Amino acid sequence: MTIADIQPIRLSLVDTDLPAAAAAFGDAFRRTGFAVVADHGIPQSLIDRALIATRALFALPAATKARYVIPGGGGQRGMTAFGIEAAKGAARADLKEFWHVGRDLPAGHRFSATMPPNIWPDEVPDFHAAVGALYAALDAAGRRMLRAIAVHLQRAPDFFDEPVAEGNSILRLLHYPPVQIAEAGAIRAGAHEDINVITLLLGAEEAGLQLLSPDGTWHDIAAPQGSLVCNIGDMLQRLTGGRLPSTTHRVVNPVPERAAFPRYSTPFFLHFRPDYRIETMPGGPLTAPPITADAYLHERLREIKLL
Ligand SMILES: O=C(O)CCC(=O)C(=O)O
Ligand SMILES: [Fe+2]
Repeated sequence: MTIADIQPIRLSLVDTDLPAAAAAFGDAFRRTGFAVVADHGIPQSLIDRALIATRALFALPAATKARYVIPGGGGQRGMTAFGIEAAKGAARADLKEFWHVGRDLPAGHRFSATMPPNIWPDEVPDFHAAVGALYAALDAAGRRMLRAIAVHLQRAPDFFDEPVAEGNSILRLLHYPPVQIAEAGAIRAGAHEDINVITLLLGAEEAGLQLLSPDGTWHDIAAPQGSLVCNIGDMLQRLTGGRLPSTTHRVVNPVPERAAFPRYSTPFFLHFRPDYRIETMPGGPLTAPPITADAYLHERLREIKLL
């Protein structure tokens, strides 16, 4: 199987034929662990604009970027430096640096303590507008996908609407610098599962992303131009008792001819609101006690060395 064999699901199907959309997502997740989504409504011009701002951000001197690291913040906003995050249980840190954008909440909001205000880099004037707009567009696309997933789970179409409307979702702007020989043994991103509900991944221009499919083989994944890839995270796996298993994935190092090239990518980690109780649905292969989304997140942030 290659990504070219996978039929993209048009997201407009959610509006025109929700049962068909539900069946298409369910089938894609069961067969491959992920879904390719076309017609997602995010303009390519916005994606391009956000990438230009992202490149400008990571081109800043390390000392400038270091000013945007928030000590004790678990990497939830602003900059996380190269060599910090590590896949759970991995001996070496990943070969990446990233910037996190969260949801803007009004001052004094009940979630302000767990969802702190964003910070923005002064040095890149368009960053706030471009990346903020990309956050909103991915948030909207993700909520539409969740309508199909809800119906696939035999729930009402709006099952996820309220739990994610003020969700602690994060847009991650990732930069993998060129890979140096000295770093042999480390990998751009070690095999892991995402913590959140679902992840939306726009296409990266450099190869490297691989997903482990249910048949136990790794597949190279690149979202075709104009589409995005959706994978299940651990919170949805836990909620569904494993009926929707989270998708293991990694980013392998470049082939020698591409080693001098950086890689940029932008996963959107869609989360529940912090106080949502994840109560495992009966009938699946896994059981787990109820836990709030925030308690679960913090447990997992410690495992990946962000706390
Ligand atoms: O860079 C990518 O394509 C994927 C990144 C990823 O899996 C992550 O940051 O959780
Ligand atoms: Fe991931």
